[in-house]
Amino acid sequence: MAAQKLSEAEVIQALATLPGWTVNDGKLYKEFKFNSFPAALGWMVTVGVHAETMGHHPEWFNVYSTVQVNLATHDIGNVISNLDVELAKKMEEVYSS
Ligand SMILES: C[C@H](O)[C@H](O)[C@H]1CNC2=NC(N)=NC(=O)C2=N1
Repeated sequence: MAAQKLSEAEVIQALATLPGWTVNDGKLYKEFKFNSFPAALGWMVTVGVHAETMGHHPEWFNVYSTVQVNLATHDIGNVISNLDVELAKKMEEVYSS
């Protein structure tokens, strides 16, 4: 699916469906907390497989049981696109499963 830049209103609308997500430095941002390093790593692996299938990949930073995520789309100038929202939703789905 082609990446489409979202308008500010569309981003605000998307945030309403994404608990804990904010816009930080022009990217969708959330800090995920887990009970352990294996739990964090397992989530990253599952999300990573989905990201590869989508052809859309997160920026993320892991320290022990915390993963900080930034989502933006570099192909269209590092802005927030529909694919970032889709990936954020997938992250939530895996996190709550
Ligand atoms: C060719 C390849 O599909 C593109 O470079 C994809 C890969 N993953 C990507 N991930 C993100 N976050 N943004 C992109 O623009 C992007 N582009």
